[in-house]
Amino acid sequence: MKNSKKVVVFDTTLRDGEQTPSISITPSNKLEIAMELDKLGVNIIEAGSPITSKGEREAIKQIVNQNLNAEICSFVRSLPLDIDKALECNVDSVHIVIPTSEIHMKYKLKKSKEEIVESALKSIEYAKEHGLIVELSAEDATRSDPEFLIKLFKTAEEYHIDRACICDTVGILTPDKSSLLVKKIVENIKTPLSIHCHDDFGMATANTVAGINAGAKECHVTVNGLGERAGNAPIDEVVMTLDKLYNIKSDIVHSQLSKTSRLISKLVKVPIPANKSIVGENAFSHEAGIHVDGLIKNTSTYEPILPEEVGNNRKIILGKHSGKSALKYKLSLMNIGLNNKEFNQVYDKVKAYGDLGKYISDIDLKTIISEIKGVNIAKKVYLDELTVISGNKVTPLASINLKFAEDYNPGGVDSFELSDLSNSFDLEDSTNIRKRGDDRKISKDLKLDNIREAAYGVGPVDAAINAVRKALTGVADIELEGYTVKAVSSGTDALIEVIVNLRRGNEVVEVKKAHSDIIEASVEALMDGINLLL
Ligand SMILES: CC(=O)SCCNC(=O)CCNC(=O)[C@H](O)C(C)(C)COP(=O)(O)OP(=O)(O)OC[C@H]1O[C@@H](n2cnc3c(N)ncnc32)[C@H](O)[C@@H]1OP(=O)(O)O
Ligand SMILES: CC(=O)C(=O)O
Repeated sequence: MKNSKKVVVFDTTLRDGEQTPSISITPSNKLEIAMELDKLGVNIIEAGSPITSKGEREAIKQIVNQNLNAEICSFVRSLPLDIDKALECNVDSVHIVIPTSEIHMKYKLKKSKEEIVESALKSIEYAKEHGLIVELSAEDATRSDPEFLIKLFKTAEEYHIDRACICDTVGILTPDKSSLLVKKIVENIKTPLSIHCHDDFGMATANTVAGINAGAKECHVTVNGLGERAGNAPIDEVVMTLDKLYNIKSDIVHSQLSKTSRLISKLVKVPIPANKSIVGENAFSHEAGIHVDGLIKNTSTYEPILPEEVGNNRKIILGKHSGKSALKYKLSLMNIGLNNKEFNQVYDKVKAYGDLGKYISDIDLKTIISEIKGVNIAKKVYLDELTVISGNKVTPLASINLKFAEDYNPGGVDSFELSDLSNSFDLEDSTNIRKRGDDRKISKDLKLDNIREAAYGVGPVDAAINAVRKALTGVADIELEGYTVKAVSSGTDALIEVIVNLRRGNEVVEVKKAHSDIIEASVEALMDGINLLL
């Protein structure tokens, strides 16, 4: 092995990540994130900045109490008051930050270089006296005099700092400058060096990787690149680039990366861009015919790594750029057989739809096939009625009436329960409503015509989806694997696009539906998907 270095991963999602404008993570969510980061294999978790607020200190204390494997660190300014707040939280380490650039020293702290060094040494001494591990960061290091940085770190070494860090606070490094600066510092100090990069010019990952390759031992990263302004270096990109392109390993469990990314995106309510590398929805999605053909023959033709390595999924999308291999692959996934003539007709239609700027979802493909085969794909189950009640004083509630096509028989299901909603309701739990009176057992010989159901949800969409799912329990073993919603235009009357992913056994379908009413878009997408799978 040419290079088998190992990098220490310092995750600052809970500190710099939370500094993303307009984000505030509740203590319980902070705890959940810290536990997830620990499972991911992060070595050091910067849990927050305890001087910030009482809630922040509560969150840090709760994280410390979990006795996680990771070292729990706290951001502090070079002030005894901040260190006292960190001590109150019982953290393992402090990340003492002190500005070192002329701009920051002169205008922000109004201190000379000598006063800055003196302040840092006092803070280090105080933290060390209290048994804390100390990482000393030079803020705005990349706009600072490198000789001054070396002087600061060398003096701090005499006070037994454990780690030194250079911060590219305003993201102005380039990979070559990062490499030169790191080399210069590591040649002159004994303490392990860390690098903390921001993404103002889109180079946080490249600069971090260059710094580590040049001799820095620890990378500061955040999940999904959250952080001040344009954010920090994303953990998935840094770790995977170091591993795959430089053979520099870490303790991160790669297969956990996508799950962690999605969890944090959900908790902080910041979507992951579709084209985000490694963990984005499109990172392993392919449409171009030449690519799909290559992939089918050997996935390494168009994928640098396997999606499952990072816990992501491969998707083959049909559209304008599809070739015949892609269509064949899709048909095999959907278990559909066509003769040559039909296949060519379907292919021509896919191209024609593609030229109209359309994405061909599974339901579109099934419709095309039915048209060509001259088969009427009458729906098996319809949404007859949907009523949703929502407001500030009611738990969102939805009732639905689904009608079945005359010739539909649930086949394969021995019996199922059909609620008779002519009776009144009893509240059972937050999502379930049961009628008063007996449920009827319906045998598979009995003809189905309609099912009425009702359910609560955390919001009106959730209630409506719960009602449909509940209605179909026992009729069809369909699982809702994914639900994504986005506004495709702006304004209160914006067009909403809903994407649902459904599974029945090995068969999976994805349906997109656009509507200005989010509830209708959601239920229609769900019903279309169910019809495809029934
Ligand atoms: C690059 C980074 O990411 S730095 C981290 C940024 N994180 C935060 O700001 C955390 C959240 N911040 C807060 O809650 C508040 O700003 C607090 C509680 C820290 C301070 O609040 P206030 O006391 O009202 O101060 P305010 O925010 O107005 O100004 C910051 C003060 O910290 C001082 N300061 C800034 N950095 C440092 C430092 N590294 N070491 C010592 N003092 C510092 C500033 O000089 C200023 O003090 P001054 O008013 O005496 O000049
Ligand atoms: C310390 C820090 O977050 C920065 O300088 O960017």
